[in-house]
Order: sequence, then C-alpha cells, then structure tokens
Amino acid sequence: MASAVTIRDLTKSYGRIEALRGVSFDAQRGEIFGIIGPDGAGKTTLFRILTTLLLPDSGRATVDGLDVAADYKQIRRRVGYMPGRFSLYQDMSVEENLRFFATLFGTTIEANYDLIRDIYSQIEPFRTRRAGALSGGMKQKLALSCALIHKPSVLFLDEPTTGVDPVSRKELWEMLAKLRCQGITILVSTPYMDEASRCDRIALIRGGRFLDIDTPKRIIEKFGERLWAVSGDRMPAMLKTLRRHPQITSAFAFGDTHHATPDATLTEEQLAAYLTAEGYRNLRIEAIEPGIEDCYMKLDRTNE
Ligand SMILES: Nc1ncnc2c1ncn2[C@@H]1O[C@H](COP(=O)(O)OP(=O)(O)OP(=O)(O)O)[C@@H](O)[C@H]1O
Repeated sequence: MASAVTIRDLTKSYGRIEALRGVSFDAQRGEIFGIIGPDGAGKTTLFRILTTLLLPDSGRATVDGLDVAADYKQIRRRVGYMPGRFSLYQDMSVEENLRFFATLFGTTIEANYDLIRDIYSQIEPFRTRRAGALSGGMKQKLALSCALIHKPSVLFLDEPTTGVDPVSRKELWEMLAKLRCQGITILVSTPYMDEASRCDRIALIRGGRFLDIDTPKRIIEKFGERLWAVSGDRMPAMLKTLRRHPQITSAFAFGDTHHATPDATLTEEQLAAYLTAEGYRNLRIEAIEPGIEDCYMKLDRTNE
C-alpha cells in the first residue's frame, strides 16, 4: 500500500541555521506518526513543508502520493493543518469560524458533521461565543474541528498539546485515536516525551536530524543498558557528583530523581558507598525500566 507521507533527504536552512539536515521517513495510511523533540528541533519547518507553505532546499516530499512542490494545490485540498499557534479568527464566533473553514473548502458543516461530532459537540453549546474568549482546551477543540471540516485524508497537528491542561491533553489524544479508526493519517508533533506511547510510530528529532524512527516499544527495547533512579538530599549537587563518577556514563534530572546509566560492572552498593563518602544521606537507588525520554537522552548522547 502507498505511504500517506513520504520524505527523502529533506533539507531546509534559514540563512546559516540548518533547520532540517536531510531527513527521511514514510508514514503509512491510517497511522498516528509522532515527531517528538524539543523547541527548535525543526518540527514546524517540516510541517510547513508538508502542508506546502514552505519549499525545501533539497530532497523530496509527497503527501497522498502528490509532490509538495508540483502538486501543492491538490495537497492543500486534501490535508488538514492545525498550526502550533491557534489559527482561529479571534473576533469571530465559534460557529462562524467553523463555517468559514467549511466554505473555504467548498463544503458545509452539515455535510461533514459526522466526522467532527464527538469534538464539536463539546463546544457547540458555546457556538455564539467569540473564539478569543474560549479557554485553551476549547480553542484547541475548535481548531481541530476547523482542520477536519473538509474531511482531510492526512491531518497535520503541530504541537497541539503545548500549553494545554492535562485533561484536555488526554482528551485530544483520545480524539486522535478515534480519527485514526476512521482511516485518517495523523502526523503530530510534540515536545512531551510521555506522549510517545499514544503514537503508532515516532521519529525522535534533534537539531534538524532524526535520532531514530520506530514504534515506541521498539525504541525502548533498543535502550540496552541498565538504568537507576537515584535520590537523596542535595539533589542539584548530587547530579554533578554522579556525572563525575567514571563508571556512570550518563546522568540527568528526571522529576524527583536522577536517572543514571552505570557501565556494565558498577553495582548499586558501590554507587551508594561512593555517594555516602561524598556526604549524601537518605540515599535511594532503584533499578528502573527506561522511558522514551531516557532513550532520547541516550540517542542524543551517542549521536553527538
Ligand atoms: N523564519 C525563520 N527564520 C530564521 N530562523 C528560523 C525561522 N523559522 C525557524 N527558524 C529556526 O529554525 C530552527 C527550527 O525551527 P522550527 O520552528 O522548525 O523548530 P520546532 O521544532 O518547531 O520548534 P518550535 O516549537 O520552537 O517552533 C530553529 O533554530 C529556529 O530558530
């Protein structure tokens, strides 16, 4: 089956800043494909190229088998795009915004209501309210309804959960799972590593390069090292002490603990003795399973 989105050796620079340094992937039809990485990694640049708003410097990209440069008009009719910053008209009402986007694509709210019913019905009671007066979560639902109203085959969502409360974040991922069931391919970017598990496959991006592309499960399986959660008193100082240990290959702050990767021979007792000798008390060292963030840090380290 043809891929919904294909990119090959895509590059894009802004002056001397290389935003994309030769990235490639295929997103299959009906999958949720996540682009995960921190601010400035190149996510928005990639989305703007795929939605035909920006031309790449080199490389090739297709959406629904159509070329982003040659066939941009057709692509625009087929994709839905929810940019990072809300694309809504703040002074128009909820319903006016939705009707505007429907008209733009030569359709009506009524014709495609089924697709947006679950999402739009939650904000429909406020249909006369100005979009600018909606809460963050409600704006996000309206923006998603507007991106979907012409029944796109591929949906591009650039950081839809950034700055959104945890309940709305969870709701959004549930909505995306339902849309996927209706056969819509979803490319979604996020800086939140914990959202990786919501995607079928992910591309970890840093500095305009992909560190890895795989299912979240396989990326975790590839970690291949032991990992400890270390805590005690004087946590900021402890991070530096951990990094000085010659048998700790990496350590970084993770919530209330530090995640430390020991080499093959260091034991928990040896590390505890080292930290105690360095004056740390109330120590706790626990072997843990890695998460996507741990994998990202490791790949980042090994791809320097
Ligand atoms: N119009 C522009 N002119 C100059 N530099 C730009 C422009 N747009 C993006 N950049 C730079 O290109 C790099 C990639 O930016 P991009 O917006 O694609 O990343 P991102 O992962 O989406 O991050 P963010 O969430 O901050 O937008 C960054 O270093 C950014 O500063």
